[in-house]
Formats: sequence, C-alpha cells, structure tokens
Amino acid sequence: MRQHSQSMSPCPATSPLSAPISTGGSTHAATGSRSSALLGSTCPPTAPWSAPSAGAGTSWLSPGGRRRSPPAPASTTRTTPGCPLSPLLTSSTTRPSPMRILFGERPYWWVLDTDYYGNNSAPEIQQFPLTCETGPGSPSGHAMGAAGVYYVMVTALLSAAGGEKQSRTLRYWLLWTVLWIGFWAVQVCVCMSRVFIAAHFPHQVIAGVFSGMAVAKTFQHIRFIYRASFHRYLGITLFLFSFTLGFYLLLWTFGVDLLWTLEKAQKWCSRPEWVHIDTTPFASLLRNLGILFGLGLALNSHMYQESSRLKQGQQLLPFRLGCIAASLLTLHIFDAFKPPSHTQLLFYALSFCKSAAVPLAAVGLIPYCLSQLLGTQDKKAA
Ligand SMILES: O=P(O)(O)OC[C@H]1O[C@@H](O)[C@H](O)[C@@H](O)[C@@H]1O
Repeated sequence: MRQHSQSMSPCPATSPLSAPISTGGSTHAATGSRSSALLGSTCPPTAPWSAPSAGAGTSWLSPGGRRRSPPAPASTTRTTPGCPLSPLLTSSTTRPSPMRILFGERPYWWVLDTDYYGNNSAPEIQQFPLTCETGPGSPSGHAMGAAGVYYVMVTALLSAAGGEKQSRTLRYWLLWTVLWIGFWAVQVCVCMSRVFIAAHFPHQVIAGVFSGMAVAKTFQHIRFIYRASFHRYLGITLFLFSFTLGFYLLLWTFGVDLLWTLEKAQKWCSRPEWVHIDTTPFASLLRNLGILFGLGLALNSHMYQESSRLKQGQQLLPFRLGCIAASLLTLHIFDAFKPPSHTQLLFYALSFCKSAAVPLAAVGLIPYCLSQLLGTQDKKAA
C-alpha cells in the first residue's frame, strides 16, 4: 500500500477538523452545522491543482485565480440552488443521502455528513493516518491498482510456465492454484484494510478489484503499446492532460465541481495532518502521466535497445536477477524522496518528474548498465 506523506495545509481553527470526531447526538449536530457554515454554498468548485488549503476564512483558489465567496449561513447549505446536481456530481455542501454511497462517498465522512440518522446518533467511526483520502471512494484506487498489477504478474507467470494448452502438466496446475490463491489473498487483504480504516464501503473495494482486472485484461490485448513511438507516448500524455483539465474546466464553468470530495475530506478528517496532497485526483493524474511519459522515453531510448541485445544472449538469468534487485533498490530510494508540498505547482511538477524517472530507471538505465557490465565480462572471458 502506498505511503502518504505530504500533508495539506492545516485546517481553520474553527473547523470541525480540530474538534473530536464524536458523532453522538448534539455534538454531531453542532459540528455539522458549524462546518456547513464554513463552506461556501454557491456551488464553488475547486481547482484541480489546488489542494483544499483551508487557511483562515476557508477561501480556496479557483481556476481563474479568484477567491471563493464567503460562506453562506448553515441553513442554506443543505441544497445548493443553481447547481446542476446529478447523482455523481455535487457540491460538497450537499448532505449525502444513503443512496450516494454508491457514488463516491467515503464512510469516514459520510456518517458525519448524512442526515440518514436523523435525531439518532451516528455510528462512531475511528479514523487512522491513512483514512483521509481526498478522492472519490468509488471504485477504490488501491483495490484497482493491486488487482491490476497482480493480475498482470499472475497471468504473465502462467503464460511463461504454461506452454501449449494441451501439454499442461500437473505442475502447471499446481502453480496455477498457488498463484490464484495468492492473488485473491492479496485482494482480500487490500480490500479489508481499506474498509477497516473507513476509507471505503465494501462495494467500492469490490468494484475496484473487478475494474482493476478488467483494465489489466484490456491492456493485455492492446499490442500497439509495446511498439508505440516516443511521439505517440508524448501525444497521449499531452492529450490526457489537456482533456482532463479541459473537461474539468468545462464542467466548472457550468457550476459542476468534479472535485467535490476534496472539501469533504478536509471538513471531516479528524486530524488536518492526515489529509495529504498526494491523494488528490490531480496528483494522481500527474503521477500516472509521468509514468506513461517515462515509459515512452525508456522504451524508445538507445539504452533500452542496447540492453535488449543481451536479452537474447547467454547471461539471461544473472541479467534478469540483477535487474530485479537493482530496480527494487532504486524504487525504494525513489519512494523515499517526497516532493515538497508547500508550493503546489512545484509539488505536482516534481511528482511528474519522479514518476517519469521510475520507468526510465527500471526499463532503460538499469538494464543498460547491467548489460554493459555483463557484456564486458563476456568479452574478457572470450
Ligand atoms: O480509492 P482509494 O483506495 O482510497 O485509493 C486512492 C488512491 O488511489 C490511487 O490510485 C491514486 O494513485 C492515489 O493518489 C489515491 O490516493
């Protein structure tokens, strides 16, 4: 599971975040209305690049650089006049109905925010340092990532071990059983941990696992990604970035806030330091684009072509083991580097570069260095 490290700016002193998360009876009601009053009620979207920095007065920078209008009284915040509400998109000031857990509400804020419990006290939910995710809860990103990655690993190992369908041995089926049991064990652990820390409802993690597997399976059949030129990778990176930003801004002009979850997280997380900038959807987008860009760069580099030659040579096993060990070490070092989060643009730019450097190192640089090393040894031995 990913480590979170970049905490967002602290919340306002008057925010419910600084109050204990007691949900019982009057405490909850008081907290809810106070925080509603702190948030704007005129459908104010959040800029995709801006973490919900809750400075005093709770003003957030909008894409146009304008500051949000001052908050309206609590009584006006249960519905948001003028907002084109749909089940999926809503202002954070709208109180979630029970049905909305299907559309991205997370349990840690939903129980505090909903009017489902009426005058009864809501269940008390404990929060943890990893609870306060800022993106929508459906489907779970962790479950999706774990399912996608492990699905690729399991199917790749099986296809390497399998050979022809007709000639599969008992050993193959034993391996098949062990690998798939391992796969599902990992998924169950990931899902249970996400539900345990109240970051997700169960259906969200289940949706995450199945969508992760579907994405992995789809990309296994898209062969062109293995041969695509660097220009193609660059083009896709730029397209995804501009499309996402453009779509966000388009909806923003119509008063629809795709990032409604940011404020929910900041409003209901029991500790401001648990709200991390690297969990925002925009941070996630830049990380993924960085990986795509770095992969394109690596696959089309001279280093990759040089190292591919050795892959057909004699020293395949030491080469592969060396690549695995060096890559794991390098990734560990990369992981230790946390981009500074005080300047958001710098944070996002460094996140992009860091993510691009990962495939560049693992696919380009490390295999190249090892192939040179082993190649030199071969020449000496000859
Ligand atoms: O939806 P979950 O399981 O809470 O996971 C959220 C995470 O999902 C990942 O896919 C994103 O890269 C992270 O930025 C994000 O924090």
